[in-house]
Amino acid sequence: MSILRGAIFARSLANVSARAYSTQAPAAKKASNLPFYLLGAGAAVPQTKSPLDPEKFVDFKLKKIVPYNHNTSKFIFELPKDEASLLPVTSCVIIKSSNPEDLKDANGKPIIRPYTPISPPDAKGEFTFLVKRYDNGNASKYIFTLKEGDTLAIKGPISKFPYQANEFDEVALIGGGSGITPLYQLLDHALADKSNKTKFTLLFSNVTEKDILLRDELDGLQKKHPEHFKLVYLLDKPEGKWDGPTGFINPDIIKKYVAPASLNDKVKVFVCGPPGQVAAVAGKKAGMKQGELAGILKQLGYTEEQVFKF
Ligand SMILES: Cc1cc2nc3c(=O)[nH]c(=O)nc-3n(C[C@H](O)[C@H](O)[C@H](O)COP(=O)(O)OP(=O)(O)OC[C@H]3O[C@@H](n4cnc5c(N)ncnc54)[C@H](O)[C@@H]3O)c2cc1C
Repeated sequence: MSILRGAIFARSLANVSARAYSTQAPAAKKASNLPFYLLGAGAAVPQTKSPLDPEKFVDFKLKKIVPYNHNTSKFIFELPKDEASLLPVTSCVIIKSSNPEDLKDANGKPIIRPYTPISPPDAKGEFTFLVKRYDNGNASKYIFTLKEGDTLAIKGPISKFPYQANEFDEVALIGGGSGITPLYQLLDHALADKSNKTKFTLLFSNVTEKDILLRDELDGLQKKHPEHFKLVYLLDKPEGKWDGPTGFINPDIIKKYVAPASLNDKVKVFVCGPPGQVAAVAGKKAGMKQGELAGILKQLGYTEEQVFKF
């Protein structure tokens, strides 16, 4: 783990900013106040705060758009002065249009949505979002109208789960579609930590093979960390040859791949996917709150403490 990544990890334990969209306790400390040191060419250059603000929306310039697949693109935003985002793991940001007129609901209120960067927190000068366009989706359709040079208003970090290395023996991540981004943020961070002993299992559902996001990155993590990372893709409707499991996540799949609830506080299950999948696997979220545990995980005996819905 780089020095900066270590510092970011330490900060994630400080349970930074949390308000709207947070499923955590309120912020103990403002995210931007802790010192960080970027070591370059032998000289220590302090980066004392994130260019993001957890208290207010800041406009960031869209530097580059990189098409990813039939309905998803990478949107790379510029960070001023070659700084890093320093977003803690796990956290997301919320976005709205820079011009309030451009993205609002029927009552004229700004439409705000959470997104999780796929770039590491110590990437300098830019941060990257992988955004899937939903045909009837308000925010995602708007983001796809942006051109390079336009800005988007971004606020964060919004704290999610304060991940600590080796808190659990087994972690299962159950995701679908663009819900992979927070799960990938956690995996990328946790597996890079040389002290990691936790075993991670990802069950990642998609409609067809061409919908699988971050497949190269996930396959790369699996190859690099075979002892600590099991990767299972599921397809609703495979086109052509497919050896993996098909259909929606069901109790048998969970029993086969996920560590049992009897491990008590040594097992944790993270869920992030389309609303229907989250409801079926773990019960609906209650707005930005966790909501009651229901669905397959409840049926299999998992408790609310063992499950986190992003
Ligand atoms: C913590 C967190 C991080 C996220 N990170 C990302 C990210 O990095 N990239 C990304 O593309 N999305 C991400 N999302 C999802 C994102 O916030 C939006 O929900 C999604 O873009 C749809 O918003 P919309 O305004 O376009 O659609 P809406 O106008 O909200 O909804 C339109 C339609 O899309 C469906 N829908 C809503 N949300 C989802 C969903 N998550 N999956 C599938 N269908 C959905 C609705 O049922 C509805 O039919 C994240 C969500 C969370 C909770």
